[in-house]
Amino acid sequence: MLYAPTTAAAKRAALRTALAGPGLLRFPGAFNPLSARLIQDKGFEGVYISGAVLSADLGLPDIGLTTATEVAGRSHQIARMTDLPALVDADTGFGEPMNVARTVQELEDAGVAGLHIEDQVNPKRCGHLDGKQVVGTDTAVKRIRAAADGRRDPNLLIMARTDIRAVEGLDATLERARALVDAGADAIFPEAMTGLAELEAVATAVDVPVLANMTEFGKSELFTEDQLASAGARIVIYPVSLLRVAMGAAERALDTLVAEGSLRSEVAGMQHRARLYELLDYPAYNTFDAGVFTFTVPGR
Ligand SMILES: C[C@](O)(C(=O)O)[C@H](CC(=O)O)C(=O)O
Ligand SMILES: [Mg+2]
Repeated sequence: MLYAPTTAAAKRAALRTALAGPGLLRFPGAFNPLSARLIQDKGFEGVYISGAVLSADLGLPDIGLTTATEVAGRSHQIARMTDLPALVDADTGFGEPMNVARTVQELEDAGVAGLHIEDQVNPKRCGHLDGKQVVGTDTAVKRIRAAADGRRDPNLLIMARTDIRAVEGLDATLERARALVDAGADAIFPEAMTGLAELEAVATAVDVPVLANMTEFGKSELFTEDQLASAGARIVIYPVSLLRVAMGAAERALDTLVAEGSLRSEVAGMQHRARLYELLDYPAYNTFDAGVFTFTVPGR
């Protein structure tokens, strides 16, 4: 009932433990707090909070228009709804190194288990679009150093994302990844890898966990979990997938309504009211309500 009982500190510790063990951790992107519940219910290991989804949700393109406050607010709403660790996209960290440190503290207070900071210049853009620019190594490592120094819970996972592959190639990616780890990154997110061999090269080059981004319509093919695990990935995100699925369904339903004047033919594909209530833990509220309603102070 209400929010998930697991504390943020426990979720961070659990993520650290999971990363210390074997296997690929799957983090589908939650497009709202309720979908985070669904992700947990289906047995995934974590929840991703995507910047692309967050901005699209506001009707905005993913070009650095959202603020740290908006990202922290949404992260709080999503993270508190699940016992799973949440990993949030902190874009470029929202400013200079001091701002990055503050962003980290805000996100820590929001209850996330980890976050990633990227090395794009501001204003950033989707990592799978052409025409990106990256900052120099000096600025990139300062962002990560500031992030690592800013956290108060040592278990908060600071992941460094590098977008350098599309700009300068694989060798530069390996070099940048090593520099980011030296600066304190607990994990590496190599953006827009063109294939498994590149992902494997990054995983071999660093001795921290590496993330694979299985976003659709991007630069990478959609690999299976087994393929990603064999290439050495430790975390996989499906950042925008559930939003795309939901928006696809919404668009089809609206087309049906226009064409048929009723949604009758769509009902079979809808989440049932009973399933929604189950996810919302509706019965627990009734029990709680009854317990409070019948409560009396002994002797009065
Ligand atoms: C992972 C990502 O940063 C996101 O915001 O979810 C995006 C996803 C996308 O736009 O497909 C990215 O890869 O840049
Ligand atoms: Mg993003």
